[in-house]
Amino acid sequence: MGLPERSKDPVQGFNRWKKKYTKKKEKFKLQRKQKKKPEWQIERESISRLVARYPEINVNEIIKFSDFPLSKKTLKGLLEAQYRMPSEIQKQTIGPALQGKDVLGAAKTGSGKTLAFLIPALECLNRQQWTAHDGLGVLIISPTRELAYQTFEVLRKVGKNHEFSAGLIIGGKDLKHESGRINRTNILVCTPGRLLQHMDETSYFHASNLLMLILDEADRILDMGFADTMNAIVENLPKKRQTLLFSATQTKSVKDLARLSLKDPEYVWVHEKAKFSTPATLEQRYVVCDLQQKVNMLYSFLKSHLKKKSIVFFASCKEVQYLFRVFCRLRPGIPVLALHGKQQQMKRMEVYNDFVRKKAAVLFATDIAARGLDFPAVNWVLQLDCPEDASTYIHRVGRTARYKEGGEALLVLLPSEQKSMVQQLLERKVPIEEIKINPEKIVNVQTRLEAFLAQEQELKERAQRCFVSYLRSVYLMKNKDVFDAFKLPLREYALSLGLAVPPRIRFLQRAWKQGLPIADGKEDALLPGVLRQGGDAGPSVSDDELETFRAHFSEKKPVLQKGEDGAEKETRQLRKDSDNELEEDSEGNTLSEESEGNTLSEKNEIWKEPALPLQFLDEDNEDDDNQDLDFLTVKRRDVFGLDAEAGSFLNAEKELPASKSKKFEKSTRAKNAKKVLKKKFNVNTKSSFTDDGELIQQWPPVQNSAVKEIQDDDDSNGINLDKAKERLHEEDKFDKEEYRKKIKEKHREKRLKEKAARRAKSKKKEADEDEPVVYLGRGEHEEEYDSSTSADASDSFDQEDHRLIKQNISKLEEKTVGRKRTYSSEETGGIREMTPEGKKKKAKNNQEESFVPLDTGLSLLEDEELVLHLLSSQTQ
Ligand SMILES: Nc1ncnc2c1ncn2[C@@H]1O[C@H](COP(=O)(O)OP(=O)(O)OP(=O)(O)O)[C@@H](O)[C@H]1O
Repeated sequence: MGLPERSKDPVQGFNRWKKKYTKKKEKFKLQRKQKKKPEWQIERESISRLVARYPEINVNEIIKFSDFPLSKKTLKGLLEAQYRMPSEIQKQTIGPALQGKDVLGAAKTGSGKTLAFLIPALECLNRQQWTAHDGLGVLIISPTRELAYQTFEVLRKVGKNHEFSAGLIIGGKDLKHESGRINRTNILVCTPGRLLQHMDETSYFHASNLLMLILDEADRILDMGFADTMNAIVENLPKKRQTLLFSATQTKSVKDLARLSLKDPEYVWVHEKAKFSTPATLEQRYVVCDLQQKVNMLYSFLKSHLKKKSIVFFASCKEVQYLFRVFCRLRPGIPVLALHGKQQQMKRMEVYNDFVRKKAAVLFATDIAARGLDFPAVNWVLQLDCPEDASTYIHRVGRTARYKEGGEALLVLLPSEQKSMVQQLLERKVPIEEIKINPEKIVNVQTRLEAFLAQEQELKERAQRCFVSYLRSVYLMKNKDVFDAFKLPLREYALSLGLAVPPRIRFLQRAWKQGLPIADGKEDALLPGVLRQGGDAGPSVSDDELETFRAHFSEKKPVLQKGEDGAEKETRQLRKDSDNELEEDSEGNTLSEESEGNTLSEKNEIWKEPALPLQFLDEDNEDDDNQDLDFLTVKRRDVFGLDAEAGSFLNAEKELPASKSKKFEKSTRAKNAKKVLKKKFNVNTKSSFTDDGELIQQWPPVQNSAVKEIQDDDDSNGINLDKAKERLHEEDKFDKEEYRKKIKEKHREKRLKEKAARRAKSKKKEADEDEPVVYLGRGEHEEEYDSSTSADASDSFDQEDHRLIKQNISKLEEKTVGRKRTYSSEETGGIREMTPEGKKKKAKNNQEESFVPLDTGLSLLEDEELVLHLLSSQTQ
């Protein structure tokens, strides 16, 4: 029995199998080829599958991010950034946002609102298979530059697997520089004013394809006076779009905006029914502290929290500026940083990053740091100045106890602020309890401050600005139940800042002079020194006027304007001028104003309105340093003990016609002066010692004078008017010269600073070049890629290359000539056959030296022969 005939021959069997196998393989190949679809098609199908799952999203079933129908790229990004489980606000808003609904979301601070809008934004573009050619698809507006920057960083992190381009437009940079890149971005994170500026000035910037508008901290955007800017922006956007609004606090104004730009929105208020409106992990307390004790308290607090990371909130930039400097000099033993709206953009970023990195430090800040900033591991939030309202309080304390972490907050209240503020907080479901300061633990730093100020005139000026700025901020606060500038112990406060004499506060003084009733005849106690300069008897006013003032200062109703809108605008404007906290570009483009043509002129009209009793405010609204100096003039009328007489002449002046009163005033002054001279008073002097024991006279201020000698021997009785005039003239000349020198010096410093900034800028240029736009899906280097810069780079490379080539040519020429010479002299002894390596080397050299003009076009041997020939003919 043998095997069948066919299987006997193995070769034949193999060939048959091979034929069959190849046929089958080809068939499979063909089938697979037919089945294979373009990538975009596959992607579209997977998107369709995701979209099909949208209606089924059930919040209760969501545990991980992957339970949402999200693209693989987004999920990968989230996972890589260590985000696995969505927070409550994310669970509740991502679903409706994916379904294309408008969303108005609110949740406590630190609950993860940023991802709640970034994830739908990425998915929205992914769903549309958005490309660079499609232009701007998502617009994210933040109230502050820092917050915009932070959002941009989170976007880069979670969106890094997508191919979209993202841009950060926050001002502080050349508009043109941004303009060049703005139209290449798919997702734009920006501040409102700068965006509007681009909409107005960058001709090729348009948002006609926009799919989604996101407003982060929407209520703050409106509070900051951007309502009109926002309206203008919204007008430039397509009507058919999706809008998402997020904030930790919901206010009426947000709802107004929602009505304006949201269609049938989904209201998601995660913690609406929560017992408290602040994080459960946050411990909140307040202390009642006199104004003059605040600085001491702050110092003592820092001394006992050296290993902690704290943020201290102040009401104004100038307080931050002054106290930052002073605390640096006090050396509390912990790094002190400062963040406020008057800093240069670069500086702000530097401070922000610095504080993020530090484990233990204290950040002195204004409310620009109150919203949204996510500094890691902040232990303490100390509010040294009372917040404007409960919302501001909630946002400030929200800088600690973020995302399930713990934190502590301490609010410092003045006795006059306590009742109303605490009540407000309790109404807003803020659990806060009082603690007492242990007076023994308070370290008094006043004398040290005095010494610093005596040493440094600039610091003293800063202290004065700080003083005025704080008072102005209190004065401008709307809620007069909490904030009453007339109840502040000014003299004591000035002393606590290191100032021997309180600067003159014109706006308070005038308000008082105009007849402001001060509670229950307590003016002496409430307005020590500064405001009492005019004497006890203020000008009389009618009952009606008194009522108006009472309404303004003790009620909520402002008297500056005709309608409520105007009032808000005006207060806002003054506050803005006071603090310059609006988040706009450093070129000074406060666009909310610029865009408000009509409103602005309306505002000016309001200020010019003669019938309005507080029109003087327009004089105080300039926040320019020099302007501040102007009303910081220290007047010490009381020095000669003439209070009573001054008071009487003020009264008399009131009753006399203008011309007579002038005359009367003149003669009285001369009389008074003569009296004083006769009495030969010796003015008291005040001196203090510096740290080094150096004696410094603080009062009267030592002044430079042009006519010192004359002054010394000019102590005759009476006043020689001609002489006095002459002296005044001399002094005037001298002062002018001094002033000129000062200005010159200031300009020089400015120039130097600008130069340094330019140098720093050019160093950072490379990094800066590409900052506004990054490509989310590219690696670090690719992200930096920019065609325009690469063109520049190639240009510069070409030039550099060209220069190097030229250099090489001349070097080679020298070398070649040298070598030829050596070579020739070597060869005078006879022709030597070259080794193969030698030939190779020579050939290589010839290649390298192809620019050398000495190439004869002959072969190497022919060359050598030629050289020998020439040499021998030369020697003959
Ligand atoms: N799902 C998550 N898992 C883990 N951490 C998260 C998650 N979502 C957010 N976080 C973290 O929680 C912190 C707070 O998030 P985020 O800044 O978005 O809060 P927020 O609600 O916007 O706060 P605020 O109201 O102060 O602006 C951040 O450090 C963020 O990285």
